[in-house]
Amino acid sequence: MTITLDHIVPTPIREKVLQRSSQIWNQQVQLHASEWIKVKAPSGTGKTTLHHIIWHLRKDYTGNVLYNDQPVSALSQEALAGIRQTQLSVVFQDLRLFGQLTALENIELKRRMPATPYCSSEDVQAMAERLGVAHVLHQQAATCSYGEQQRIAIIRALVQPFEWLLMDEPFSHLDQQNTAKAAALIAEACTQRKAGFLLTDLDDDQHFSYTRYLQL
Ligand SMILES: Nc1ncnc2c1ncn2[C@@H]1O[C@H](COP(=O)(O)OP(=O)(O)OP(=O)(O)O)[C@@H](O)[C@H]1O
Repeated sequence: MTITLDHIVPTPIREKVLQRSSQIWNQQVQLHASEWIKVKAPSGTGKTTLHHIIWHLRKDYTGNVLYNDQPVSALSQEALAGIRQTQLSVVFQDLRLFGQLTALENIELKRRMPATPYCSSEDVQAMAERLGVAHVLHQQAATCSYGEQQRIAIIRALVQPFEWLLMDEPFSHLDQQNTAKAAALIAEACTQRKAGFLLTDLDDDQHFSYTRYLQL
C-alpha cells in the first residue's frame, strides 16, 4: 500500500509549521511499500500528530491522506477497520493498552480478531521471551512498568499482518539492550512481510537500515 500525504497541515499548529521548511507538512509525499523511514524531530513539532493523522484518529487538518490513491476521509468505518487489521499497524507513543486487562489479554484481543490469526499463541510466547516480558504476560497491563508496556505494545503490533507499521518513539523507555532486541524483532517482522515502517523519534539512531530520512 502506498500512503500519500497530500499537502497536510495540522490546523492547531498551522502557523508554526508553515513558518519552517519541512519535507512532510504542506508537501506532496508518497510513502512507498517497504520503505523504512525515519523522521527525527524535536519535541512539539508534530510527530504524534503525524501518526494520528495517518491512522485517521485526527481529522483537524487540511490536505488529504490517501491509502493507495483512496482518500482516507472517504473510507467507510468497515473499510478502515479492515485496513487496520491487515495493512496498517501501529505502536502509539501513549501505547493505548487496556490497563485493567493483562498484558497477554491485550495482545490476544488483537491476535484473535481475524478468523484465522496471523500468529499462533506459541509465536506470542516466543516474542515475549525474546523481549524479556514473558514473566509479565499474566500481569495487569496497568501494573507493568512503562518499558514492559512498551514491549507488550510492540508485540501487539506484530501479531497481525501489515504492509506499514507506524511507530512513535517506540523505544523511549527501553535500555540499549532491550531496544536492540525490540528493533531486531521489528526488522525481522517487516522483512518477512516485505513491509515498510515510519518511525518518529527525538534523536538519531542506528537501530535500522533506514532507506529514507524525512525532516518534519
Ligand atoms: N488538539 C490539539 N490542539 C491544539 N494544539 C495541539 C493539539 N494537539 C497537538 N497540539 C500541539 O501541536 C504540537 C505538536 O504536538 P505533538 O504531540 O504532535 O508533538 P511531538 O513532536 O509528538 O512531541 P513529543 O516529542 O513531545 O511527543 C504541540 O505544540 C502541541 O501542543
